[in-house]
Amino acid sequence: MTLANQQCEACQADAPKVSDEELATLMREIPDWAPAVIDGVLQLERQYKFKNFRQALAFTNQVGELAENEGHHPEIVTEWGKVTVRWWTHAINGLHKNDFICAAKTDQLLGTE
Ligand SMILES: C[C@H](O)[C@H](O)[C@H]1CNC2=NC(N)=NC(=O)C2=N1
Repeated sequence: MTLANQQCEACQADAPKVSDEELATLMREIPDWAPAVIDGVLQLERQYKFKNFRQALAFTNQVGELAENEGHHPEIVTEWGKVTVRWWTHAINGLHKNDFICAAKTDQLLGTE
């Protein structure tokens, strides 16, 4: 099943972080995302470009809806013509399969804002 067709599961503090091997495999499914270490925490990051602030804001709100539906919440930075989205799992201070599912679902929102 593709990542975008899967559902986030509730994430507990004892949930497994993805292994280095899983990370490599999962990154191939979301090729426009990059792993980034921020404040010592491994995250998934992607920047989306838009024509203006309004479109960037509309996309931001769609990502917000997705987050509420999944019960999993990203960091979103909205600027003129640009939205930066970062997914990680606070409960484990790192990456869980949920983050890859949400990254794939974020990509699917593109063009629908
Ligand atoms: C109770 C609630 O489901 C949890 O606090 C959720 C909310 N959203 C979350 N989002 C993210 N990205 N990581 C979490 O650990 C997390 N926990």
